Amino acid sequence: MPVPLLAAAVGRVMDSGARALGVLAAADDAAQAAVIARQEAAEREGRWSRLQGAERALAAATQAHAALTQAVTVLAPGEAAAPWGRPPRPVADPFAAASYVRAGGLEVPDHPDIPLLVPLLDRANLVLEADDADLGPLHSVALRALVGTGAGQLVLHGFDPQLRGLFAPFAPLRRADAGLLREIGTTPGDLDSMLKRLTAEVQRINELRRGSPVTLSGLRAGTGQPIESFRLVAIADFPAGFDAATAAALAALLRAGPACGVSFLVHHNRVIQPPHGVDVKHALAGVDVLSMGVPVRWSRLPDVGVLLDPPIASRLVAEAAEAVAQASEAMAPPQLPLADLLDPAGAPPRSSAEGICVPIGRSGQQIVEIVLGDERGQRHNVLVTGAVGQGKSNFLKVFVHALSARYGPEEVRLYLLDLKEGVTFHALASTPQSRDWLPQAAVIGFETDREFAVAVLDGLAGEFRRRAAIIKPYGDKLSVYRAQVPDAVMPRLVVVIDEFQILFTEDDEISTRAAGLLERLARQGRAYGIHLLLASQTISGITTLLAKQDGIYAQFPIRVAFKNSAGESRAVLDQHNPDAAELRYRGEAIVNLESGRQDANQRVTIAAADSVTLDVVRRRCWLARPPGSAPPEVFEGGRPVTLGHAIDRLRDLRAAARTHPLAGRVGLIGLAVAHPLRAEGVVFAAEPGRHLAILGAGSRRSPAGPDGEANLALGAMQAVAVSLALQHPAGDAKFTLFDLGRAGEATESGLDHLGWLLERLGLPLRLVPQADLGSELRRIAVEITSVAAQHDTHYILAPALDRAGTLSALDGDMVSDLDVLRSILRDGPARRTHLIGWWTSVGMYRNHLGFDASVEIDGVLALRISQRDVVDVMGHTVAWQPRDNRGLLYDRQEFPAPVTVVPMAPLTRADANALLRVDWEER
Ligand SMILES: Nc1ncnc2c1ncn2[C@@H]1O[C@H](COP(=O)(O)OP(=O)(O)OP(=O)(O)O)[C@@H](O)[C@H]1O
Repeated sequence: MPVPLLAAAVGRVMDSGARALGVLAAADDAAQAAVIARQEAAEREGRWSRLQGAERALAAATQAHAALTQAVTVLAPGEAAAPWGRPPRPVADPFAAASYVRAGGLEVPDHPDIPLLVPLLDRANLVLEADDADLGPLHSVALRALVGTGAGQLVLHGFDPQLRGLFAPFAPLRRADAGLLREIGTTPGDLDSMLKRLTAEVQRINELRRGSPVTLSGLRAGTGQPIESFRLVAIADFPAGFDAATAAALAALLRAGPACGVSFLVHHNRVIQPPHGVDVKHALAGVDVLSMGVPVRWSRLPDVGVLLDPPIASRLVAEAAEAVAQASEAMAPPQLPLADLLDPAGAPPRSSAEGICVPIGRSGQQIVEIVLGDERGQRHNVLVTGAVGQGKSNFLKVFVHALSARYGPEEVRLYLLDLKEGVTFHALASTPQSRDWLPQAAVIGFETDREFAVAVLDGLAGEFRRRAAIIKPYGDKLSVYRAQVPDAVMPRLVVVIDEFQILFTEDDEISTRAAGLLERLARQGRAYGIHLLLASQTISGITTLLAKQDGIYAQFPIRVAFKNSAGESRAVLDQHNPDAAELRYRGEAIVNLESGRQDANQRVTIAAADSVTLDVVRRRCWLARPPGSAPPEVFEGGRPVTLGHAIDRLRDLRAAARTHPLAGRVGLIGLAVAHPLRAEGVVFAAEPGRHLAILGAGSRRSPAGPDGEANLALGAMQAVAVSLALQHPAGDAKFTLFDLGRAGEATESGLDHLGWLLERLGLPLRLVPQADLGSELRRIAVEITSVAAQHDTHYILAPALDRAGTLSALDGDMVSDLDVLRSILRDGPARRTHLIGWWTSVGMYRNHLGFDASVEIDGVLALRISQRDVVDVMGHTVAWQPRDNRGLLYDRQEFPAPVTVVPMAPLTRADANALLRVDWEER
């Protein structure tokens, strides 16, 4: 080619380069500037002429070409710029976006290696115009966009009305964890909903851009976080499946989408007749077109032919997609430190009179806060969901700590209940490692029983009534009352229930009560400063609440949805809002203040609750606690309970026994699953029926740790004995143990420690071997009937009494052991003789007591026995399913209804020693 022609060709390339080749502006400018500078220099020196300057022009062109090649490397690094050869390596940099994508090469004579880079993500759309259905070029461009963008940052969408298998080779991207390939719609309905969702997406990102010209890439760079996703929307066989409305929606998205990260790749099949009302030209106006033909032409550079890259084999596409999916799954999610959201240390504490406002994360540049109790917003309660491991627990920690950092315990009190095994709230209570506790916390429940949660809600309903009575004379709400009585202390109460759906897993009374209480508190609590935050992995299965969906969920306008299935997303947000399924990484959530309406979705990076920041917040709160603050009431459902948990109660009982030596003594059995928590037991008084029967197998999976099996029946029996012994400070009691146990059982279950402890309390335990059982029963019976003066209270411990058999053999006087036992049960209490017996078999218990009910034992602790037996022996309709570490306690005379208890665990030597060290006289 003659030099002037070459110069002209390269010049043309250069002229259009800035626009057409998408050359990085700086590099392009530099190249152009070089040419101009040379021209100017030449002209200044008076030596320039068209002919004489030919060599210089060539040199400039060569230099410009070098700049171009370099620019290409910068613009579309790695695979995007090179013809496809080896399997690609996905880009690790999450900020990288394929703003330019290689489509092929330019047919510039003598310069065969000038690539055609088409602008795409963040910049433009592309129409691939063809007379056939070949999707190869579309796949090539899409794949290059995918590998040229940070792994996991580009999501593909598609519309495939002729079912050509659009994106079939990209299937690995569909995997749930990667989630980079969304549903490929095929019907006009699919198209309509896809375009609507994308429109909402563009509107939302436009709001983040706040009218500035900055594109999504710019936003990401500005926040330092790879916020939002880029989207590439492929449409096959356009205009098939479109109508006037969808064509108009597409046209709008083509204009507004790219700057918001939404670019389209439209395969325009010229063979397809436009449907009625669809104006193809109008719909695609202004979009770059790569027109298939001989040669291929690109609309931005119409005079230069384009040589498309050969199609990429499907196998290579799938390999590349797999690599991107894997890299995306391995990507660390972005981190937003909680400390970035907190008020600076020393900031003045806030008042909750007008509401509370809690920073939780960031959306774009904006800090996102949850506001509760605000009069204008009228948003009072929060619903949170997310699949396992997506960041729900982290969110709860952020919420609790950010709230506590702002509001003191006189402004906010927290009721924190975790219905599953979890450690979310652990650090908020005092532990042996760290004695501090969160003063804002009133109640903390880990692995909480449903009963306990309902008892707490019941307590809150009581608090609601109390507040209503106080506030009513001043008006109808907390803010009014606090404005008129500025010195009043009336904190807002925030109830957080994690895995609240467990409340509704059974169709029983607890479930009904829970639903009623939650509904009442959600509806009416607001006026008196009571707010609910309910969190769950799944709410789609909660029938009790769903039946009243319009009622209760409407009271939870604030929805926080972590990544979940589309079904769960619809359940928690709105039936038309599956967007939580599209979240990209754990810790990213949709925060929606409009009861889940899709156009109100806000994507938020929730702060990371790192333990250092949490510790600092908690420590600060603890140090600033008002004098006399009480630690939270802590219920740990999975932990064993010992008498060490009931020291104050035992002190009170001991003092009462001194004051009223003839009154009954309380044998403590376990911790009642109630609010407030209390040690519960049975009174042993000089009245008929004052015995205790423990029924059912006592072994369980031991939460006590390395000891293996622990026997709750024996644990409860020991607790009763020790607590009774402590209530005989004058030593006016004696203890007898019928030793019917198997070899080694006494040692394993702490009975040895019991003897040791009672001895030190001055009340030695007398052991009666099985062989002497009959004679001992007769001796006791005689003692009871003797008219001798007042004798010591006698507690008979009879573990595994059913091992003694039916006791029905008759002696020479035609009296059986059983007859004697029944006489002791009947007449013993009046003479201060009480039995604490354990029967593993309910059948033998009935046998011993007699079916004619001539003898009754008032106190019953049910362990592993059936519901039928429970109803039978308690005479009370109650739902009971044996559970680890739980028993059902009933005292026919004293309790209105049976109570679930955590029975005391068997004594250890450490427990016994600790009890001996207590100063029992201290009050
Ligand atoms: N916003 C976040 N920023 C950074 N890391 C996070 C964020 N949210 C969660 N993570 C991390 O992800 C992991 C799982 O989070 P988390 O325990 O909160 O999930 P979850 O949904 O509560 O899970 P589960 O239901 O199993 O309790 C944790 O290691 C946590 O540190």
